Amino acid sequence: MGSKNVIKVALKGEAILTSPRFNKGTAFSQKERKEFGLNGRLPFEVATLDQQCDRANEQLKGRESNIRKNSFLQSLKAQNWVLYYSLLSRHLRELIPVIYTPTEAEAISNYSHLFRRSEGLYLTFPHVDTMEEDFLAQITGRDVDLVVCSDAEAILGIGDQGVGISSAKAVIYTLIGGIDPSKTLPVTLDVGTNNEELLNDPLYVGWPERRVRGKDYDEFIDKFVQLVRKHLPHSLLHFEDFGVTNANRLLARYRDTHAVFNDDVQGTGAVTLAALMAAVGVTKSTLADQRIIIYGAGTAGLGITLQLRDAMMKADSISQKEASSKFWLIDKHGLIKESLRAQDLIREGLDDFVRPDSEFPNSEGEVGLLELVKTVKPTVLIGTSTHGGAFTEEVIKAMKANCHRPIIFPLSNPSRLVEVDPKDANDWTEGMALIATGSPFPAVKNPNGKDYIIAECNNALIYPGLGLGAIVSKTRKVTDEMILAGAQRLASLSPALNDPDDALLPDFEDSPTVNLEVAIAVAEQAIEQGSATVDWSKEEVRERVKASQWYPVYDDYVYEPEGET
Ligand SMILES: NC(=O)c1ccc[n+]([C@@H]2O[C@H](COP(=O)([O-])OP(=O)(O)OC[C@H]3O[C@@H](n4cnc5c(N)ncnc54)[C@H](O)[C@@H]3O)[C@@H](O)[C@H]2O)c1
Ligand SMILES: O=C(O)C[C@H](O)C(=O)O
Ligand SMILES: [Mn+2]
Repeated sequence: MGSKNVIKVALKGEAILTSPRFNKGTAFSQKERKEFGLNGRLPFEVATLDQQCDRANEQLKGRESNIRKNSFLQSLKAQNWVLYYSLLSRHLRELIPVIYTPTEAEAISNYSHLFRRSEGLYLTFPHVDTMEEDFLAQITGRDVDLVVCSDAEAILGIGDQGVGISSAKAVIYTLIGGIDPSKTLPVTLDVGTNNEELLNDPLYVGWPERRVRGKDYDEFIDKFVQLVRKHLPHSLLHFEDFGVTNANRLLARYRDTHAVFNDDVQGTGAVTLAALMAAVGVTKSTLADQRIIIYGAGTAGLGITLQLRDAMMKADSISQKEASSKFWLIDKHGLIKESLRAQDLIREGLDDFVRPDSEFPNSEGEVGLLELVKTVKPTVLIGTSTHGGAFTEEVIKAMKANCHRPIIFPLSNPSRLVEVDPKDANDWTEGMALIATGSPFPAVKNPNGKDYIIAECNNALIYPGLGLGAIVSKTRKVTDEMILAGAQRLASLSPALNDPDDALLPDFEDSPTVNLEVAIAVAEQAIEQGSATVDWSKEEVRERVKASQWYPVYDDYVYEPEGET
């Protein structure tokens, strides 16, 4: 746990009480109350952080639905960061699903109706001319390490929401990765929305125009990225929930010029690789032994495919061509195969994975999931389609018919979009499936009466550590090797490694310690390959990463007119 520091603060009276960074509410000491002009502004009793957490928890429990709990916590965050993060840290397993997936999906789809207070930086297309001014107004005098941006085109599986997500993702960096919240900047890139419901909503808070596309869009994004590069050269720039036509393209454009990370591509790839490494450990096979179906060949599906292929090539010393041949990708028009080319139905980036039609001599048109499962006899079935219930009983049983321990990862979020409920996947395979899901699900009962814990294969289990490792090592780029090192470290912490009946991934309850290890692995790799701008020994890396972490404890304050604001 972090220890107390003495901080010089320049805010007094109402100003310090309304600063979520410095506010302590009833926990201001008598001495501080005098020094900061708070005597008449607070009730008598000086509370401890424990007492404040108990009080906040009592109030939280009074809200029955998760969305109401989410709103309450949102308000708490706007009042007092230490209390907010402290309360969350004490009830991690219970509260992550309230502030993040799946409840966050509901909060974002009601963003304009639940809106109370702005958060972070809003860069809106019609204000492109003042972008630098607006950007500088928020970063000047601050030490920003992390920028989390989204254009909200593909929020989880719920699609175009116009605005939202950056701040929820930034919170996870602090909660799990220990990144100081005052060093994070959530950015909303508002380039319009094609969501009719939002366009027709009189309370919509975003820019109510259709999405800007093409050259104008690219120039807007580029202007923003260049500002980050110019003014925050050592920051990590995290991209979240961009649409499928932009996610990989923007990552490829910028990843060699700045420490850029796309969570849906790379974070999802990394956490899924860790889960798969744990699963093949249980089945005592190798990555290259697998036949893998990816259902939903969009941003996440392709990100996972590339990450698994890369790991397969390195771990099992096989060529790219051979590794590519282990994958069958399905999208809206069925299996991605040669004959789709003529109709221009194959998206950029999928070329290596296009299957020959000759593999399916009996099908003239589209090859659907059931037929593919029967033909390919997969060992791994991954869902990133947003198509809830796509893995039907027939599909799962067809997979089980040819595979003793099917590896089934229905990763679409939020919970209602899961390709198969893990309870069904477990029942239909007589408890033999190795399962991980994108959203949290309760444990299931195996035929032997034992509980099987469903691993939550969500990128939040790894991106805070990947980001922390990148930030502490002040890396110039986020390389594939750094991500692989993080995924391998996560896999090495899988509970299934010690007990094959246990979960494939660590529990979110343990995510802070797990992500510390991930961060260390990432920073070590950055130093080893020379992308870092620091040069430390392994022991030093561990110390530096730990020392950089922020903890939700109150510092002691002294008033100083030149102090922090
Ligand atoms: N678990 C995680 O950490 C994680 C990470 C990223 C994304 N996801 C989830 O994965 C899903 C996809 O996200 P994305 O960003 O890749 O979106 P995306 O829109 O880029 O990709 C979805 C793909 O699925 C395809 N698709 C839609 N319906 C289909 C169907 N009936 N059959 C086959 N393919 C179909 C689409 O054409 C698209 O290519 C979302 O639900 C998201 O929440 C989970
Ligand atoms: O946000 C999440 O829960 C994971 C992932 O980034 C997603 O888009 O679904
Ligand atoms: Mn996402």
